[in-house]
Amino acid sequence: MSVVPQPTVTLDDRFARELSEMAVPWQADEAPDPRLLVLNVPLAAELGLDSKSLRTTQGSRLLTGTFLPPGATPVAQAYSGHQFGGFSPRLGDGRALLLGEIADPAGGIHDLHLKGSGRTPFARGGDGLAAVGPMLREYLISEAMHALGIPTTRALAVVATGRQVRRETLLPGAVLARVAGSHLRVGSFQFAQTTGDVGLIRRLADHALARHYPDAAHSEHPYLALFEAVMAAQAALVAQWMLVGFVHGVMNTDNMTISGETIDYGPCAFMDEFNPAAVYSSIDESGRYAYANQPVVAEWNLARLAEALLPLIHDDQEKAVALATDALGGFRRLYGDAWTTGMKAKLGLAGNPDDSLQSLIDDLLALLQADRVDYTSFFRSLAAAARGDTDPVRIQCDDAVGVDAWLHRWRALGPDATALDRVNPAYIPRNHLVEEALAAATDGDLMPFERLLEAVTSPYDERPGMERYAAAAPEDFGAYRTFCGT
Ligand SMILES: Nc1ncnc2c1ncn2[C@@H]1O[C@H](COP(=O)(O)OP(=O)(O)OP(=O)(O)O)[C@@H](O)[C@H]1O
Ligand SMILES: [Mg+2]
Repeated sequence: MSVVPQPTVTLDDRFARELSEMAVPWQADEAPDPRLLVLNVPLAAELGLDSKSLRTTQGSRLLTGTFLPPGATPVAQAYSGHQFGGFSPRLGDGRALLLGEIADPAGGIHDLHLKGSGRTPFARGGDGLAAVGPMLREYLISEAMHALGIPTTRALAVVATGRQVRRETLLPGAVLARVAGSHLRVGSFQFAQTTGDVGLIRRLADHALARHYPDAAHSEHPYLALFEAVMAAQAALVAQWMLVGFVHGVMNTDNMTISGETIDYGPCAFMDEFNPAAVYSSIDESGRYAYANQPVVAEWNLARLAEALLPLIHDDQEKAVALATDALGGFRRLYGDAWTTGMKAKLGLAGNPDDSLQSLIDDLLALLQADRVDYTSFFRSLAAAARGDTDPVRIQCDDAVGVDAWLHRWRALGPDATALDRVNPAYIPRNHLVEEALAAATDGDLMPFERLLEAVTSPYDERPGMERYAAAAPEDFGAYRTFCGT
């Protein structure tokens, strides 16, 4: 008789213990017929989890929160947030649970978290659920981001629950098991701020320092150092989004992490043609979260974090404001430096001095915008041009004279062709492919999802037979729209 392995995992409850005012102990809903749709075997291994046992029925129960290891204390986390600029004092995990913290074999600490696990006391009017399509979407795009080297929450698994979810139609329900450095958000600090309890803000800040920025904890002004560390992490993160053409879509303060990981893949999208005004979210009517606005919004959100930290920065409020304002003044330089360094790498010119490059970069972006060139394909084709074959670049541009002049200037600087292929991805989760894969998965066919996942999780390694994953959207795909709260 074969022995069925039992999933074993040790979950700490440090957040629940240290910040009980922000943690409501709660249970996941029972899933009537749990079925594992996708398991991230490499991530499970990194966490020291046994994939075989996660594939069992008990494993699916663990991944939907209905089988709990001894000592686990699942909680819904409280947070507030500015949503499209308006403040909501009480948001929190309405359909999510923090199962606890896992220590990986190397000693790193990660949250194990569920999304779509049932209503919690923060659910307000929501049903607490999530559908298969949007949870697979988060899995696919977060894993693509990770493969692109961009800090992000990770996806461990998606389990179909066997429960129907009512959206515009009835859809199959699912739970996403998500892994993150933590789920501390700017909105977590805003929640602590709304309580008026400076002791709570301090405990939260100490928790964040210990978890993410231990060096800052030992500095002379640890809370100002915490703010500066988050600011640096977010400046670097948003620069990376911009460099790959990623539009987050809902940069509310509750969707911005303290760790500097990308979180919440609800309405995000990758840009096809280069367009600074690109907006995909159906509810972002004013373009607040448009592509080019993302650094501006990040800075605005960081100002909200600074406000929440003021009582810790200095006892004298005026002095606290002056110190925080001064610190926030560093954001633009941090962001600009990260972006410029990244853009130089995308041009194969990592070693070149900055001064000669600014106009080269500006002229390129103007050309891409005017000719509505596919952003990802253009940069990918630069490696061939650096090797002498400029046709793949030239055929993408209407302005033949303009592109030839630009290529001439660029090639004179000696771009490094090999480096280009390591920086500019061939495969990103293109919107038309994502929609195709999710529609098939919702109808029960996971093959297109698996193929696309395979492409985008090795984004730089161009493979024969995968040409359609590198190609721009067909003309008839039309304008792309995405949705929140799915
Ligand atoms: N179906 C739902 N039922 C209950 N609450 C919901 C539902 N959808 C969203 N919410 C809540 O609405 C708020 C904003 O949702 P948002 O779409 O930003 O987050 P999310 O996608 O649910 O989760 P996360 O930010 O953890 O990825 C959050 O408090 C979230 O928990
Ligand atoms: Mg969210």
